[in-house]
Amino acid sequence: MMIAIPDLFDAAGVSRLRAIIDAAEWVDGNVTSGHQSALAKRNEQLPEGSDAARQAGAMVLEALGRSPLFFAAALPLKVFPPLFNRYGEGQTFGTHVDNAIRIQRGTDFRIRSDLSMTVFLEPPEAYDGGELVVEDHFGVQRVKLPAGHAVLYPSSSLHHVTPVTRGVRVASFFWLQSMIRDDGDRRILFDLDQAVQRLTGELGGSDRSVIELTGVYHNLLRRWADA
Ligand SMILES: O=C(O)CCC(=O)C(=O)O
Ligand SMILES: [Fe+2]
Repeated sequence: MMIAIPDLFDAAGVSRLRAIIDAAEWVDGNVTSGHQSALAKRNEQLPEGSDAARQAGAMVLEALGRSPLFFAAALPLKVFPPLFNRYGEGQTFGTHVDNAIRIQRGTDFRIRSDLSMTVFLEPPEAYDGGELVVEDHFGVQRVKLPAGHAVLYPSSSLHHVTPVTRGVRVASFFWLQSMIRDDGDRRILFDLDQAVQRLTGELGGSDRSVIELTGVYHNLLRRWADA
C-alpha cells in the first residue's frame, strides 16, 4: 500500500528544518548504501548521526507522532532515525530495493524495513525531475509532493528517483518496522480503521455497531501485531 501523508510540516516547519540541514555539511550519499544501491545512487546526504541529522531527525519523528494518518497507515513499531538527502542537477537514484535489515551505525538498534518514507522538503515548482517512482503490482506510481508532505510505500517495492534536471530536490527519507509485517494485513486494518472513524463521526462513539467494529479492529491487531 502506498499512501500520501499530507501536511506533516507547515511552511514554517519546513523553513525551520531547512535552516538546520542547509547549514550543515553534506557528504556523498553512498555512505549508507548497500552494494547494489551504491551502483545506482548519485546524491548527497547528511552524515548519519551528525548533529544536524539528529536535530532535524527529531523534528521529523515529532511530526510523525502528531499524525493520526501516519499511525493508522504505518502502525509503526520501530522507526529508523530519519536521514536527509539532496539531488542537484544530473543527480538521480536508479532502480533499487531497500535493504531488508537496517542497523543504525555505531549502535545495536536494528529494524526490518517494512515501509519506506520520503518527506519532501523542496517546493515541486523549484526543481524539474526528481520524481520518486515506485513500482507495484498495479503499475507504476510517480510521486512528487509539496514541501512538508510525505509518502509511505512498501520497502519491498522496486523504486527510483528520476534525474533532477533543474534546481535541487531535498528530502528526508527513512524506513520503519511495522507492528504488522504483511502489507496486505496492514491494509485491511487501515481500511477498517478509516471506515470506523467515519462511522464514529456519523453515529457517535457510543453507537453499539461502532463499539463492536472498534472491537474487531483491536482484536485483529491483537491477533496479528508484534508489540
Ligand atoms: O530520495 C528518495 O525519495 C528515496 C531515497 C531512497 O530510495 C533510498 O535512499 O533508499
Ligand atoms: Fe530506496
